[in-house]
Amino acid sequence: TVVVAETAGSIKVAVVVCLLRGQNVLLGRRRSSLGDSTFSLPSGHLEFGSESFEECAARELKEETGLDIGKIELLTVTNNLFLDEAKPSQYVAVFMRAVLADPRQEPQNIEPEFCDGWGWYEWDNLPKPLFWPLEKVVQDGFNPFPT
Ligand SMILES: CC(C)CCOP(=O)(O)OP(=O)(O)O
Ligand SMILES: [Mg+2]
Ligand SMILES: [Mg+2]
Ligand SMILES: [Mg+2]
Repeated sequence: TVVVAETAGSIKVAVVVCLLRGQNVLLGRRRSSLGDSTFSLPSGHLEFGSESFEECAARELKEETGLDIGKIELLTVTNNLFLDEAKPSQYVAVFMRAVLADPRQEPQNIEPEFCDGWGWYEWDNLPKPLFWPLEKVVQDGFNPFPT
């Protein structure tokens, strides 16, 4: 008989912001127990309560980079298992595409305890290593730029 261990893991939702400026996208190297020193898009937990995906994207981008979001739209959603981590977790990642309200605005590293700093990268020239949820969609041919 196969015994399936019913581990009471919870599934969390994170919003991931593909912030586009010209041909570039904003990435930062994470300082975190999850994906430490890998390059990630600005992202954060959808907070319990009344927050929409768009509101979460705008809040997390502001909290992490000081940038003000302009137009934003839903791109795709992925399921991400982190089962071989010290603390196993599972995240549904909601990928949003956004542009800046003011394209002249530059990012600041507001939370240096969580990020080494932000930089603009061409999609065909992304830094390595990428944070697993981003690596996975890149391998699947995902491209956040409007065709
Ligand atoms: C899977 C991942 C996007 C998890 C949540 O992202 P995060 O660690 O950047 O979360 P916070 O910005 O809310 O701390
Ligand atoms: Mg955050
Ligand atoms: Mg957060
Ligand atoms: Mg974050």
